[in-house]
Amino acid sequence: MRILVTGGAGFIGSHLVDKLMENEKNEVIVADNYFTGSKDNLRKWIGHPRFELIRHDVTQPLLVEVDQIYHLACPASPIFYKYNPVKTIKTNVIGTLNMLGLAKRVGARILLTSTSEVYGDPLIHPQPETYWGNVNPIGVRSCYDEGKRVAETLMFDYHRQHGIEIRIARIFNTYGPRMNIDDGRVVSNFIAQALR
Ligand SMILES: O=c1ccn([C@@H]2O[C@H](COP(=O)(O)OP(=O)(O)O[C@H]3OC[C@@H](O)[C@H](O)[C@H]3O)[C@@H](O)[C@H]2O)c(=O)[nH]1
Repeated sequence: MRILVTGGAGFIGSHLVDKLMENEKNEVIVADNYFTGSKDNLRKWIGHPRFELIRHDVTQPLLVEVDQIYHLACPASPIFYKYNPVKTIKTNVIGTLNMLGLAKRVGARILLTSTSEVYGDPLIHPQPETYWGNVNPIGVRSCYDEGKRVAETLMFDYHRQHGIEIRIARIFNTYGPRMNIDDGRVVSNFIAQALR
């Protein structure tokens, strides 16, 4: 299976690459602009015959022959996505459009890593996947929250209009090895404060 992982140099993306590479039938291509990720997270695969790493910003089109696309490219930490909110929403909207266009062109199945932030400040707890959310469209976090909501909209529109096979994973708070200690998300903040 030929697989493209956008954002594969990141915290979750690099663990996904590790898992995908365990299958000797898989060839993995990572496209990443290293905004928050690092080649270091993939050092064990660089030079491997079934692995390829491309410095690429998904707001620019990319043409690679693949069977599956895992689209993770997006700054996930508030510190980083609020640093350049226009770029963040471009990555979510134009980046996802580019990846869906690629999926349509090469007949690939595509997965989007979405987020619990699509629920905003939820009014019901816990949130079932059928909950539409309670999101501020003009706040300082909207570039991420609304950006991921538009990305989900685009995924379903390409599925309904072009029959693209899609998957969406709404990832809640995560932590673990390769997460930046100063990432700024809640769990890494607790740990960093406890250590200092
Ligand atoms: O414009 C961009 C922004 C970011 N990226 C890359 O995307 C990757 C994001 O990984 P991070 O380590 O920042 O974040 P995480 O792995 O925790 O995020 C993951 O879970 C939350 C989802 O919203 C993210 O889409 C998914 O990447 C990084 O490698 C970063 O360099 C791009 O390739 N292009």
